[in-house]
Amino acid sequence: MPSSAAAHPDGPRPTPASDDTRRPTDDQARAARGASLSTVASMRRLVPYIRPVLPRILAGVLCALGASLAALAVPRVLQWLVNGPLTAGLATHDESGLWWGVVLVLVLGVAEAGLIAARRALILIPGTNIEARLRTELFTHLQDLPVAFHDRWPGGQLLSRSMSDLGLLRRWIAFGMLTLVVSSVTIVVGIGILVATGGVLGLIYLAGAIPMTVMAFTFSRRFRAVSRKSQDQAGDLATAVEESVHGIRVLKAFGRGRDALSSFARQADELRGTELDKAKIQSGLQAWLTAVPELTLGVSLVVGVWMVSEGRITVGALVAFFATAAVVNSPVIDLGMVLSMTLNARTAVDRYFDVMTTPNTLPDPAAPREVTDPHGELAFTGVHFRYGDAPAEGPGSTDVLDGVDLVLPPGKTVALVGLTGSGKSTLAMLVPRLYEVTGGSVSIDGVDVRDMTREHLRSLVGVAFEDATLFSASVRDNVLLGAPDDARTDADLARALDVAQAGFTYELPQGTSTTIGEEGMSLSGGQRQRIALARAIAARPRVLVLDDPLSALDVDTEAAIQARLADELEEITTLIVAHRPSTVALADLVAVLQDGRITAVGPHSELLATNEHYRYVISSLEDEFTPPPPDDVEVARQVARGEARAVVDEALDSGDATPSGRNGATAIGAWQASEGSER
Ligand SMILES: Nc1ncnc2c1ncn2[C@@H]1O[C@H](COP(=O)(O)OP(=O)(O)OP(=O)(O)O)[C@@H](O)[C@H]1O
Repeated sequence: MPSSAAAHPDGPRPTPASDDTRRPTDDQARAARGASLSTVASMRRLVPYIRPVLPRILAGVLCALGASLAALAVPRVLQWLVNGPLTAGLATHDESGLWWGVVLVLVLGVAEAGLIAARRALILIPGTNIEARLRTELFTHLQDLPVAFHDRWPGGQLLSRSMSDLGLLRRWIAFGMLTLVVSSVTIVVGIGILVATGGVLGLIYLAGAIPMTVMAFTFSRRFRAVSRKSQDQAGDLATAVEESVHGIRVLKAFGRGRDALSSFARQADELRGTELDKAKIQSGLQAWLTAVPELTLGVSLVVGVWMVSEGRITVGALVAFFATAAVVNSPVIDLGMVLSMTLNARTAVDRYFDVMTTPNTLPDPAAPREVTDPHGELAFTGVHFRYGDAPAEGPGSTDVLDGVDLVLPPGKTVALVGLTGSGKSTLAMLVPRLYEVTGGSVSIDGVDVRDMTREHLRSLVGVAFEDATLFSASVRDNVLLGAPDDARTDADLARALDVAQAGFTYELPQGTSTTIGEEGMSLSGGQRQRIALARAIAARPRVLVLDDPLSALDVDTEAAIQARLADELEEITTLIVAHRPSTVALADLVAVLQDGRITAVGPHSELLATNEHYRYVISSLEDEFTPPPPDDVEVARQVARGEARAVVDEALDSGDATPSGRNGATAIGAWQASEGSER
């Protein structure tokens, strides 16, 4: 049994709420999140982001309002011109008064243009700042969320939320929000002026607002649903593109490119259909917003002409009325576009906060503990684990890990062996807390990994997986990604590359400064694995978790790495998931994982002699492996280590940083010879 497992200070721990990390794929789940909010409540969540740039936005709004007021003042000047200087000028043949009116209209026009330009300049920066901040926070949150979240959420959905949704929001902040405010104020003030100065004519115009308001409400309801649908479909489409790009080799190799295309075309067609629905709903509202004001103006014209002929209003008042109505008409017509923009932005906000409000189910503890003098004892105590989406009953309903007890003494290397699907990788991922145990505990030197901050845990644990992920950065940055601050020198880099037999990186066009990863040089699977292994070593961990990190290597390179690793691992406690029998040669002990538990622990030779299941597992893998002599694994390891080390040193002395081919074969030969001699 493990020596010590820290008791949680708060008593029993809650089971991780894996469900919280799921993507809301149905309407019910969406309703439970942002979609259940009103548009105002939904958009209010942007207030903390808008507040820091509020002065600039307000200045922009004031400029825009000033421009609208200048536009609304022009008809008043026209009224004064028609009723005053023009009428008087016609009677007295003195046109001097007219020029004052012309100058005033000109000044108002220039002021309007200047204010519009100032509005643009003021609003542009806040929009881009908010977008950048939202994007950075989303990225940080995504980094924070547990792996279980990323298992559930398709990459394209996250991509579309962080790119197109936030782009939509920026455009709304820079244009839509401002236009909404300014249009609303212009319409209210304009209609106020129309009613105040035009009397009955103003009331006729105002009556048009009733059908338009009803239409706007109906529109909002329908448009919101279809807007959400189209943005979700765009995310699904992005996922399809991402998957096909990642899997392009498989698709081409199996000649399934056309199938992928037809499924992509179907999704694209669905999105096109939704976009068309959106356009139809919007054009329906637009038709009303254009027709109703024109209709009311037509009625006002008939009534207005009659009123002038009856002497109830002046010609100047009629001209001013229609000039003001023309100024009000334009924001009324724009309202359809601004409303749809606002509803699209609201959907973007909902989708953004769907992710941002997903809680981190693996938070740092309130009172973290540290391993002050790490020795590297790794202990699993009664560990249970079940994936979040496991069914309640039937196949897959039982725990993947069903009470694992295992202690790795400091500095020892333990190979984890079991049939495929027995849970080896799952157990390995519990150590760096990529997943959370659902029962029991994992501890390092007696401190439960859940009681440490993630930063402290990462400083103790290094990992390398079979699937070697590299980032678009230099070899150096990739290798030193997790290295502590005091271990980032050229010598540290060289040591890690040497152990991982990644000397080939010096031969790349810019040496270790060469950019690799998605945007950089393509590397072979084995080369990628060696860099990932170097990264794990450069992190200088006390506990190393290796999940078949050598699977893509040829036998001689693997043997050379194993020899160097064996030296390196003497100080590090290592859990190595053995998917290949050759990996067992690295280990001091082997632990057998069977039916979710560790059923046997011991040296390879002992287990081979005493454990039937172990023999079965090894024989199922044996096609590719001849195990070392059962009676003395350690002797074989030491000989291999010594011989292969000599080959590596010789190769390095002769300038060949990557001993492979003949040299590597010699190392293998030495190992095999040792094997033979021991038999
Ligand atoms: N992200 C996941 N979500 C749900 N189930 C998973 C997930 N990853 C693995 N499983 C399931 O958990 C079980 C154990 O998987 P795991 O990868 O740990 O096995 P393994 O022993 O490492 O297998 P192999 O030797 O084939 O790599 C399998 O039944 C697998 O289907």
